[in-house]
Amino acid sequence: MSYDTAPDLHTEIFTPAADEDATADGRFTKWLDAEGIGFHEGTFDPEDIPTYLAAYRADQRVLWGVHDRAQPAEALGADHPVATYGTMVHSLNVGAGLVEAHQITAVTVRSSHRRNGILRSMMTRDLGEAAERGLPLAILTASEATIYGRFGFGCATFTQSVEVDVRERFEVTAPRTGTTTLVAREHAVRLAQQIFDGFHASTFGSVDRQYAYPRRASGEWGRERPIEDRNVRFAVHYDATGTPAGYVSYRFAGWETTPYTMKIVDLVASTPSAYLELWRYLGSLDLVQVVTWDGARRDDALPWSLRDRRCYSVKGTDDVLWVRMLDVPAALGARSYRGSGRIVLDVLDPLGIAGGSFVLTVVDGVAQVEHVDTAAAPDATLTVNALGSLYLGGVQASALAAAGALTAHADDAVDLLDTLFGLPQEPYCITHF
Ligand SMILES: CC(=O)SCCNC(=O)CCNC(=O)[C@H](O)C(C)(C)COP(=O)(O)OP(=O)(O)OC[C@H]1O[C@@H](n2cnc3c(N)ncnc32)[C@H](O)[C@@H]1OP(=O)(O)O
Repeated sequence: MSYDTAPDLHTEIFTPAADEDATADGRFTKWLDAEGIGFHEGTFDPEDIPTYLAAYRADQRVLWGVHDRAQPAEALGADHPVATYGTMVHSLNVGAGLVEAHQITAVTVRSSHRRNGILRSMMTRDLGEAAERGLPLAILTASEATIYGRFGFGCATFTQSVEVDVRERFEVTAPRTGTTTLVAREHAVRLAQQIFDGFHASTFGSVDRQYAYPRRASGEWGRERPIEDRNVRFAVHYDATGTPAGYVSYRFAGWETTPYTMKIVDLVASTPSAYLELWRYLGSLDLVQVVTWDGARRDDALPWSLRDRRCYSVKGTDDVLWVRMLDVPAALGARSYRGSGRIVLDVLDPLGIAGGSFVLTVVDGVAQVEHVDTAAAPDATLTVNALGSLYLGGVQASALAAAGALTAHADDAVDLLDTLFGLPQEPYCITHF
């Protein structure tokens, strides 16, 4: 598929095929290198292109490349795209089940072409088409928090960067259960996938992972190239029945780094006890003084299980998932809720994709959603961004109301939204894309 974006710009959209040209001259390699320019990465090693091609095919990625026919012949990569954009579909856990989410990734516009509306052109077209295809919502992880609000995305899930002092005073007080052990590399990819599948099925806010994830988690692929990273170790926790219930992969920061630090590459636990046992294991690694991780829950149980909770320091909070409604009845109807109640929401969407008035009726946690005539008096008016933030329960209606993103017209509207959308645990997404 291709179309003209502007007089000199031409957009090509393709899904890499089984017989896609994986040489340096092929459009796939040029697209990858163009994306690499946007994220300040080096060019790809030609040997790695077939592996990346297989991964992108497994993810069923759709790749957009904007070409500028008027580039100087001497320009770096004159025949490469000047802008990239990618999409794929993976499931998002919304409690009552999994919804298919339209994922947006690999958004780059070369510096020479920025602020000419290229991103706006790609994104408005793509969101409209995804809505027409019946996808209930779009999601992304953002490089900067200033970019995607204008396109209707709201920040919805968060993680924390933590540093845990694992010297003598570190002790997990929860009762010991099961066993945790290092696993040989040849079993690690399969176990990483199997354990993540269990986590994904049971974790509100989780997004299914792309092909590369279990490979990077296990060390089969490194950070820079899809070849073995010999510095990554992979340990699995087996519960009391012998079932793999969690894994942690980690890399030592080196003897030059003090205090001696172990960095968690990935940690996935499908039960709370598996999570604490993985930490008990990390705390038992000799010669390590500090363990760092950038993927902890904001409502992490670990400090509540430590003999000395001051071993645990929060170094920062990151937003992870940004959510954009494409079809409000489909998205709200798929989610599970807390309690019962009825509320009329007036959703404002400047892009004209998902706005309108909707009646949300929840009976014992199960929702019915109806698109109604705008004449119906709303109980609350909110931006489509605010609804994206509210959707997974990681941001409270009361906070959105205080921030001016939600206006209540009925006295109990904010309380009711806080109750209905509230969760016993925060939504938690450990998938970046
Ligand atoms: C999901 C992901 O892939 S996240 C990764 C995003 N990519 C990056 O961070 C890589 C580096 N940055 C870039 O490549 C580019 O600057 C992009 C892709 C962010 C923006 O592309 P552009 O084509 O310049 O954006 P475009 O001209 O369409 O701008 C659309 C609007 O967004 C605004 N905007 C664009 N980028 C930014 C930014 N980084 N910060 C604040 N506002 C921005 C523009 O001012 C414009 O606003 P307006 O419509 O109110 O006038």
